[in-house]
Amino acid sequence: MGLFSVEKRIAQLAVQRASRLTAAVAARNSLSSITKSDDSPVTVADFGAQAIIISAIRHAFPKDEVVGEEDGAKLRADAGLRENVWKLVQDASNDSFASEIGQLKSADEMIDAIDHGNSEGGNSGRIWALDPIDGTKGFLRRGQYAVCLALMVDGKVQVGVIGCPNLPLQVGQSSAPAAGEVAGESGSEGNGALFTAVRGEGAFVSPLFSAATESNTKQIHFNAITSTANATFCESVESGHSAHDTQAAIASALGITKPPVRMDSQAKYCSIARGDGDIYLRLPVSSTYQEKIWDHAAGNVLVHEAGGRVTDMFGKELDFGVGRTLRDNKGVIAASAAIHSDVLKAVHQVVNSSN
Ligand SMILES: Nc1ncnc2c1ncn2[C@@H]1O[C@H](COP(=O)(O)O)[C@@H](OP(=O)(O)O)[C@H]1O
Ligand SMILES: [Mg+2]
Ligand SMILES: [Mg+2]
Ligand SMILES: [Mg+2]
Repeated sequence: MGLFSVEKRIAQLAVQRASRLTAAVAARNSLSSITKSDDSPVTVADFGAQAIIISAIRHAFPKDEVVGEEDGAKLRADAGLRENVWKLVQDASNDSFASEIGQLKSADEMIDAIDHGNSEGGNSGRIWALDPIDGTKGFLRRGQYAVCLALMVDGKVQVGVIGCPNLPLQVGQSSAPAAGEVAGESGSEGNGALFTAVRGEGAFVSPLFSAATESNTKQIHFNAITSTANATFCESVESGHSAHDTQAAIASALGITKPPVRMDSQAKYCSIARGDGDIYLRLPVSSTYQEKIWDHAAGNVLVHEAGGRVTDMFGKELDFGVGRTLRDNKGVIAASAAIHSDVLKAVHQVVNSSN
């Protein structure tokens, strides 16, 4: 048994249960959202998934802290909303894993669990980083989204688990996006991939909606690419989340002629980690925005374990131990370790010439 084998198991079960909830909501004819104070959307599925995952962590590791994206204030203030989320949580928790990850008993307990994601983070002890739905905008447009959970110990990510309900399990399946297309298609056959990495033990993919076994779990790696000209790069769908124009200039400096694959969420980290793409560029659009740790923690260890490297736009490692945000970093550059330094050179060239 490897290090963190229990943590890995609990994280997988929790992400799988939460993904069943998000997929149940996605199966509805219409999806609605509430607007948060920063103008970004949140849905019943974000709240329900956060409740399920935090209650699983508390059941298995009562002393651990959690940095979670959402909080329970809106549910405390709105009884109708609370009941909607509680119904979803109960339905999704109707499985045989209660002995390992527990089961919420009431709507009040559910809100307490959501609010337990209020850790300030930091570089000491065991802290989980949770994004119950990463890519809520993708979820709403029925594109890619991801349920993301990572365990940090003393500020370093050791375990990462990412559920991608709308991502094909097999690379190159017909529902996979072609270059230049927006990834999507919820509910297609063969969709639902669970990505798991433990530091030092490799990166793996297995079906999201069935139990992970030795036979259905496959190790994943970056493409063995040596020339950046043949690379495929990916970026956010949202032009407000990263600088598409700068990224296009970097791609062209690398000799890349293929158009970018645009995809919401940490499904981008998953895609490059299994060789369905090579480079993920996330150059900041604003000088004040701080990336959130839950948007990158799980993907960080996944990429590392698949043979990749992740830094910020200046070549610095991402520092997950400084709080809820990556305030000491700017932008994110992820690529196969073999070409990462070439990508960084192109980033410098483009960024310096535009200053
Ligand atoms: N101005 C900005 N710059 C970078 N990221 C931003 C941003 N505004 C929001 N985000 C983050 O971008 C995430 C989605 O990433 P992507 O663009 O790769 O799909 C959002 O996660 P949530 O959807 O969990 O809120 C949100 O945290
Ligand atoms: Mg997010
Ligand atoms: Mg989110
Ligand atoms: Mg959000």
